[in-house]
Amino acid sequence: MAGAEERNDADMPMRDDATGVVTGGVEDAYGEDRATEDQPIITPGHSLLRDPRHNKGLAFTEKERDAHYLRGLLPPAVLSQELQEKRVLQNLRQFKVPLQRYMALTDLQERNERLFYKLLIDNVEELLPIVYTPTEGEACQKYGSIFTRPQGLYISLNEKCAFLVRGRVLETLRNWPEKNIQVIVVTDGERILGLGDLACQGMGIPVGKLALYTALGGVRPSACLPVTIDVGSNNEDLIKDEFYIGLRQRRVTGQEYSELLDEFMAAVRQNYGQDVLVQFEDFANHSAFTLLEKYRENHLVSNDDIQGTAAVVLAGLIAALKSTGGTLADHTFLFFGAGEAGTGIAELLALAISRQSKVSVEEARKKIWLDDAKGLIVTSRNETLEPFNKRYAHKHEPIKDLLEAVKAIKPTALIGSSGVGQSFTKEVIEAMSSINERPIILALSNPTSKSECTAEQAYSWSQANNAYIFPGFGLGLVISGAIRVKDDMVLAAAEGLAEQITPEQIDKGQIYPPFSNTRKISANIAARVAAKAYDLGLASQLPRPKDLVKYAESCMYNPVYRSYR
Ligand SMILES: NC(=O)C1=CN([C@@H]2O[C@H](COP(=O)(O)OP(=O)(O)OC[C@H]3O[C@@H](n4cnc5c(N)ncnc54)[C@H](OP(=O)(O)O)[C@@H]3O)[C@@H](O)[C@H]2O)C=CC1
Ligand SMILES: CC(=O)C(=O)O
Ligand SMILES: [Mg+2]
Repeated sequence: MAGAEERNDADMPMRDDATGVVTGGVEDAYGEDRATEDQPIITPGHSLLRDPRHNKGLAFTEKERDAHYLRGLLPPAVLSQELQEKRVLQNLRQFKVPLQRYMALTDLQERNERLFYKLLIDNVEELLPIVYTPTEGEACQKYGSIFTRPQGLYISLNEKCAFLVRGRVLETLRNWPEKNIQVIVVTDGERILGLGDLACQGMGIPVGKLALYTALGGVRPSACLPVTIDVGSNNEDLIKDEFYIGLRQRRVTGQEYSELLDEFMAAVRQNYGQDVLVQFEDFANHSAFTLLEKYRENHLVSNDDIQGTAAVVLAGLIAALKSTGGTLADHTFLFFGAGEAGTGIAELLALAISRQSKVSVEEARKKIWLDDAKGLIVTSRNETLEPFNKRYAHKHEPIKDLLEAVKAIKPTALIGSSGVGQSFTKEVIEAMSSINERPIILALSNPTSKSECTAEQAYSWSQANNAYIFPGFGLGLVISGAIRVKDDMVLAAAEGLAEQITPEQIDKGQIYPPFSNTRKISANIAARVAAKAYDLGLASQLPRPKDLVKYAESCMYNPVYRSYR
């Protein structure tokens, strides 16, 4: 583990820039990424066209058409992947309704996986809002109506052990066709973006996150597993909907809920080993903090809404300091929304301040204020506060209204994580501007209709979104074979992102780089996270590569078509 002999660059897998070919390395075990090498393939012609992992549509060459009994099954023209990409994009743009684009992209993913990822990687800024928030949110709301082919794995209470009957969660996991899973994104659908309880229809979220794991982080699609755990829903309208795809019952909680989650975590470990990353996504906060605390000591788990969001916001704040000057400790932070995102960010921020300024975390927390639906979190509310909020209860008179809180606390940074659309009103923004020469305002809530304000309304910057972090973070864990996630790794990810922001971007008032560059950014984040895993003695992929950035890049999935013989 840590301190082990370093791997020589000469032994490392590398991508040849000219051909995109990856040679060797952990990701290459299945030969999947050797895009231009000959691949022996035994699937018969007709099935080859129906298999999204192998299908190339009109890009099958004459030789391949002969070798694989495809002659006549395709029209005579042979089209390059680039031309197919151009055609698909052109067709996609004909759809004016984002949900139609989502459905067309889902269809492509299910038909021709490599073309889907090539398109997504090459047009990330245009397509991100379709495969990810905000459109995926609408897709989840309408998931039952637009349902065609299932994506991901559904685990419901039907699979849970009961009394003396053995559970079937492990059996269910074994139904998934891929055996070498590296990243699982799992939701129970209780807090889908800012849209509430969408239960089983939340599947769109793990599917969307994992598409970005591949497109932005280079984790191979076959190594990604989207999971939705269905424990019922408290959304009456949803479970009454005739097209609803999940269990029609109220959510179970308490012991029954815990037992199903325990069974799932045990089955994951038994089936895939201890270094598969389980990323919790869009659980309600009453489950999210508990699950993270419960499993983090013995499993490789992360919660993107708590940790990924914390890292992306911390990176933005570090970048903003380059423009405002000073250190984190010089700032006063006010969070509007004190759930997973708000509290997660606050905790990482307090850790960063304590490390930077050599003060205790308790001391650092004094500069951080939280505000929830009941108003400012103050000591007089101690009796009724959630445990994760209590440590931010400071002595102050109660304040209900955000504008009044801004005026009283005089924050230098205001962070929205409430799920309440348009809550950063003109008056709130003006108050921030009158208090600060360069106020820092981050509106995190999703989808766009729930955002506290639009970027234009405050100032022009990209949304702080955990999509900057989780693909690289996960890749770093995968390439190092990390067996646990520690806060220092999350901190390292934030620093890795912050250092990618150029002085020119800072001069333009931007604190995040454009998404088009995210693969490079992810490689840097992955390297920082992997380095920390090695330093902490938590990496199992040995020996440690000498140049972790190059190594991370070399491990990334490349969706160009393979040749078949
Ligand atoms: N950009 C990004 O990368 C990310 C964005 N998000 C978005 O952030 C939002 C919040 O997510 P998350 O933290 O997980 O959700 P939670 O449900 O955990 O937290 C929501 C918080 O907002 C508070 N809140 C609700 N209504 C109001 C109100 N009217 N005034 C003040 N506070 C209010 C809640 O208070 P109370 O408990 O009193 O009800 C709670 O503290 C969502 O829209 C989500 O999509 C989340 C993660 C990442
Ligand atoms: C982006 C994200 O993870 C969320 O809104 O929940
Ligand atoms: Mg989320």
